[in-house]
Amino acid sequence: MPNLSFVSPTRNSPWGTYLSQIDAVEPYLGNLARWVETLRRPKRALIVDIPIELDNGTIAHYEGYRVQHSLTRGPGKGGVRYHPDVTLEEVMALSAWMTIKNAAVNLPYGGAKGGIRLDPKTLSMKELEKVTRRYTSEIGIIIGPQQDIPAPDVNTNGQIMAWMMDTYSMNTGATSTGVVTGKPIALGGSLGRVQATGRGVFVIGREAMRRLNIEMDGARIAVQGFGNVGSIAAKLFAAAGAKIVAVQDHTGTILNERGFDMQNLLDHVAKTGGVGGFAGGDRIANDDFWKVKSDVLIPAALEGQISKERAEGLQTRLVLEGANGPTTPDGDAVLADRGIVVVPDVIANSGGVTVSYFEWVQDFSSFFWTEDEINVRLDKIITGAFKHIWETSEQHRISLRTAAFVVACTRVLEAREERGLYP
Ligand SMILES: NC(=O)C1=CN([C@@H]2O[C@H](COP(=O)(O)OP(=O)(O)OC[C@H]3O[C@@H](n4cnc5c(N)ncnc54)[C@H](O)[C@@H]3O)[C@@H](O)[C@H]2O)C=CC1
Ligand SMILES: O=C(O)CCC(=O)C(=O)O
Repeated sequence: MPNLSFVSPTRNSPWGTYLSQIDAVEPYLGNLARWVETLRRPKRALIVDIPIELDNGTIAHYEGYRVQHSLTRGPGKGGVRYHPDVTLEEVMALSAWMTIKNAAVNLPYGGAKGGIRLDPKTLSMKELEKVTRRYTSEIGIIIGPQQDIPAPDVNTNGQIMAWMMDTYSMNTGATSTGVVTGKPIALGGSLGRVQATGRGVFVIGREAMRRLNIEMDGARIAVQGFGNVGSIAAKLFAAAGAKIVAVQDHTGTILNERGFDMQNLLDHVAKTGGVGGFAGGDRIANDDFWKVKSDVLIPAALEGQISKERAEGLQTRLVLEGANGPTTPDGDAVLADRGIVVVPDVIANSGGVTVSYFEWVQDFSSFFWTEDEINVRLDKIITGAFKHIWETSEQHRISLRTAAFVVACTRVLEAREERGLYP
């Protein structure tokens, strides 16, 4: 696959997946297609070295990234991931999906994402703070409340955002709450942000189920990934009457045909760090998770989980992508053939960045909203965006993913054309 000299994507790798999604949307872009190559390249990609002194006195070096895929519709926006498998190629794809997501929901942002290649579980809190502060200083040349606004993603949270905000503020000489979102409430964070991505998955799932005539009451739900996104989505589905029958995370896979007692499961995860060993269900082999009979399957962990082989064995009606990029192009093709509807990540998990937008707006006005106001506005914005995508999918007889890309890429490329090219 040609494209860029510094990455070598394969068909089903994250950047390869993104490129194939752009190929699929191109025929629907009309005259704007002449700009489409813009979407196949990140605007800017920064690789940084992060040296820190470990608690044992040795010096360790970590590799960090911040990629701004597009700044056409506004500042960059997207999370920061800490994971041992993070690569430039992965962060490029995640930043491009942010461009599409922000445009699909019509938030006034471009798309960006960051990451550090490390396993946070191996670091002490002090080491984690050092890495975070050094990373923030290194990417400080391209982030800012009007330039690019990071937020939490896999293995990052409010504490990491607090250190990022503090470091950026120290470096610039002014308290700058709007430089990151997903902050603790005491530092200008927004009510509802911690729950927002999982809540958005639930809201969009509810809308999709209604259109597909899947009854919420008693619906069987399987969830992969029981962190911020997966656990909150599961909790909301269970509260609405659905049964969470299978959960999987990095510690194992648990099945309970009658549906888990959610409070017990959440308490167990809070205490032990994972679902493995939970006594309120049966442990099954990780591969068997993909064969569990469900009405709704929610991948809410990492990319590339629904491969062709797994897609062939899935026994579900609806895939609700809580994670970014969980379905490979080959998996997507099989699901389409089998008539399994996929609600793509760029709308299914857009609740998080939508409430991040609310947080950023609240920080600028220093006027904070109630959680009810936030949830009502969240519901209105993402259900409106979903309706538009659903109708676009019906109009062109295309998948919801390609429809979301039609809506988003049209917005990005219209803005690109109107801004023009010359300095
Ligand atoms: N946190 C947020 O606001 C948003 C997150 N997302 C996406 O949602 C997904 C999950 O993110 P978070 O919940 O924030 O992360 P998290 O760090 O809170 O949780 C990640 C979960 O994935 C599980 N996991 C990791 N490796 C696994 C494996 N090999 N097999 C099964 N499970 C595994 C972990 O055990 C954990 O339960 C990611 O794709 C992220 O990009 C998307 C939008 C916003
Ligand atoms: O809240 C944000 O700004 C971005 C969240 C994110 O990284 C995502 O939606 O994938």
